[in-house]
Amino acid sequence: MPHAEGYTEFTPDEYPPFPEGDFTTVELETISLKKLLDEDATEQDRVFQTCKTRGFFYLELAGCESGETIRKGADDVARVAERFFQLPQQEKDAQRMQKGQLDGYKSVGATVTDKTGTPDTAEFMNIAKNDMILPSSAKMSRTWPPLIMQNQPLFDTYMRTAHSTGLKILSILATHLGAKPEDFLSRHRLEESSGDIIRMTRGPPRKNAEMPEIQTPSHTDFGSITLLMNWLGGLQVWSESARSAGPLEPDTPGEWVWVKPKRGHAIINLGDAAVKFTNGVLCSGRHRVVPSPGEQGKWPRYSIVYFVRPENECMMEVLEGKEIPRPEQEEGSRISAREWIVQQAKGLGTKFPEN
Ligand SMILES: O=C(O)CCC(=O)C(=O)O
Ligand SMILES: [Fe+2]
Repeated sequence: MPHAEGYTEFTPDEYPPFPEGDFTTVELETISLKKLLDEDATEQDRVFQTCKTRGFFYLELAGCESGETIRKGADDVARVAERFFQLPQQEKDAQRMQKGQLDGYKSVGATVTDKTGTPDTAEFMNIAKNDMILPSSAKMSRTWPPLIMQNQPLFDTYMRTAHSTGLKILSILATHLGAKPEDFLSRHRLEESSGDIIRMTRGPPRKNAEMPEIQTPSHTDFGSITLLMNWLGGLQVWSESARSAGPLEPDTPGEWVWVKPKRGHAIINLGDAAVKFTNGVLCSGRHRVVPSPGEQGKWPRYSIVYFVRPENECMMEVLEGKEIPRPEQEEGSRISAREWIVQQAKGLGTKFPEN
């Protein structure tokens, strides 16, 4: 789409539908947030089943207040994202992620997408939850740009709601695992320091029809649970669940299949911390982002992602639960979530600016 002053490129009402026919899509379960909040036992069982197999599902947001907050909030955050990505490159670069940091700006091309070093094409801005939920007078971990600060109330509300939605799902999973929900919840407390962020992403329009260009390379998320809002196709999951894949390449035979965005629904997926805590009972689905298919590819692609990650000081160990097998051997040296997450981020092939 052409881009001029005052022209909006995040225009979800104008996007053409996801093209049918030529594109193999994955059938994900649709789970109702309202039913989960109403303690509907069948819906809760379905969450557990799908998290053991694929680790990805649609979360229907209609019919409850938190769902509405997420639905409307994601549109508002995407509008902030659009304005952020329109800032001069120098201003964005001033926010760039430093070594070992999870928040800040990642420019186009800062990550490699394959072993030969092909650069990615998406830009991100990661905003730290712990800063946005503080009173505005409090000292923050960095000086956020005025655009972000002006929208602090929006980020605050969105993060709190997405976080509590993530915790609701984690506590349902804990119950089904025969574990104490408290053992999961006490590792993901809202106000404790953690790598929790909102990631605002922008991928450029598709350059040509066959283009294999990669916006975000193959990965599994490294936190516990991710709540993703997207409006255009581009997200793909690996057809077979891969539980122990290395970075960049899936380790099981299969193919990439498209995840069709569903209006009024979030996409929920589990990350590697959920796999670690449950000794592999839960699954973190491998995924990547390519330019949107067909006509949709003419639009730049925005997504708004909220990551619930373990608190920095929590130890990454298998939790107790009747359905969680004990590790066969004594686990190696214990590691905190803070250290573990930095290790996982390195595994993703992120090139930090100093490296
Ligand atoms: O943009 C999307 O749809 C997915 C983004 C993603 O996988 C991520 O940021 O971890
Ligand atoms: Fe992801």
